[in-house]
Amino acid sequence: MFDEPSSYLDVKQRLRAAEVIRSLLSATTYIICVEHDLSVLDYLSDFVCILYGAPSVYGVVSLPSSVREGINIFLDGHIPTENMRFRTESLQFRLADSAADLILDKSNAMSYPAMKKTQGNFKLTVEPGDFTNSEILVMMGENGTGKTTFCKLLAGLTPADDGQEIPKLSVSLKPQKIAPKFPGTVRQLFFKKIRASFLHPQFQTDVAKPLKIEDILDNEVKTLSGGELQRVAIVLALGVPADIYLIDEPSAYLDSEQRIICSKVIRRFILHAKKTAFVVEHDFIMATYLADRVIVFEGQPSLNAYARTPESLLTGCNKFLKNLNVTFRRDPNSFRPRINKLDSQMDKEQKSSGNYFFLDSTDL
Ligand SMILES: Nc1ncnc2c1ncn2[C@@H]1O[C@H](COP(=O)(O)OP(=O)(O)OP(=O)(O)O)[C@@H](O)[C@H]1O
Repeated sequence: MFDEPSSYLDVKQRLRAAEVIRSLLSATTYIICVEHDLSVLDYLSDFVCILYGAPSVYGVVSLPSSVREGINIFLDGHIPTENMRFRTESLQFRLADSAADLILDKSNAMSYPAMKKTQGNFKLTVEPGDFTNSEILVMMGENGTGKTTFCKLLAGLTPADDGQEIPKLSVSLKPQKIAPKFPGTVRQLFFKKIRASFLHPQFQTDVAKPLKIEDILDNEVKTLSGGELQRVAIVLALGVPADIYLIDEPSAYLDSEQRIICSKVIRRFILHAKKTAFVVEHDFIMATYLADRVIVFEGQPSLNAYARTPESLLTGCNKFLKNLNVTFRRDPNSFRPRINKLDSQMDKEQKSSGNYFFLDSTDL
């Protein structure tokens, strides 16, 4: 049995882990796996069971379905064979929702310069880039290619080697690792750190309510579970007034449904607040849902890496996936990205035409 094998791994390592787990299969072995990254779950499993119910009250395990059907049922919120609706609304993955609803105001574009940063044996070279209001830039790259380092450079938490000046912008950071030290309840924490934002009706509607913060407001911060802590950290980061929001791995410890809700929350907040977010995200479905543009991190992890200039979702994902030698197709029903099995017909066809990632189902 494996519980969340993908946590903190990059996309390449998630797929490797899935292959290692599958290699344990034999005529007499069953493998049970809990996995919240839907593209990894899709790649890893033959059958899926859906667990639904009310958290902390009761849970129901559905009969197994084939992996494609099971994930689509989960997204739809309705089990047709049991005529059971377990969620009032379906969860959608149409990229058009994210790309088309944005008309970026380029007149407010800001930029950062080329930078270099050395840390021990690791050297990061950052190509110059620009960003604008209401835009989300997702950083894609293997573990140890400097995404967190880039966040720290932008936030002014660490200086560049050559002392390059970063534009003086206020930054709110949700760090990758969250260590709860606050001696009080979630409500007390919010009232201390982000009182005005937290009480604002728009913030309640856009952020606090969808993340179901009310359920845990009176819990002690130190006793929160990993997923609860992640939700609190996201609210805290978005509640701080800033020009740029740096959000490092928002999906960690969240379940699949919370990941989709959290992506929507971040998108809506950035759009309404007319701010910019830089997000590090290894869950590829969540990353593509969030991204308006992509910053690809390439090179040798832990040694010598490059942060490329921001580019479109399509070209950025293509570059990133080409580096990994992985192709994605799109599910025609739910539009979610699905990994092609290595050397399958789709995999070969997409590689020969250079389309490692499909932006829209109409491209299929
Ligand atoms: N203070 C430090 N001193 C020396 N090396 C460091 C320091 N901080 C980070 N590194 C190294 O720099 C490299 C890049 O780290 P960074 O955390 O930026 O990568 P990342 O892309 O965010 O990784 P991940 O996806 O695993 O979070 C790593 O090899 C790391 O070990």
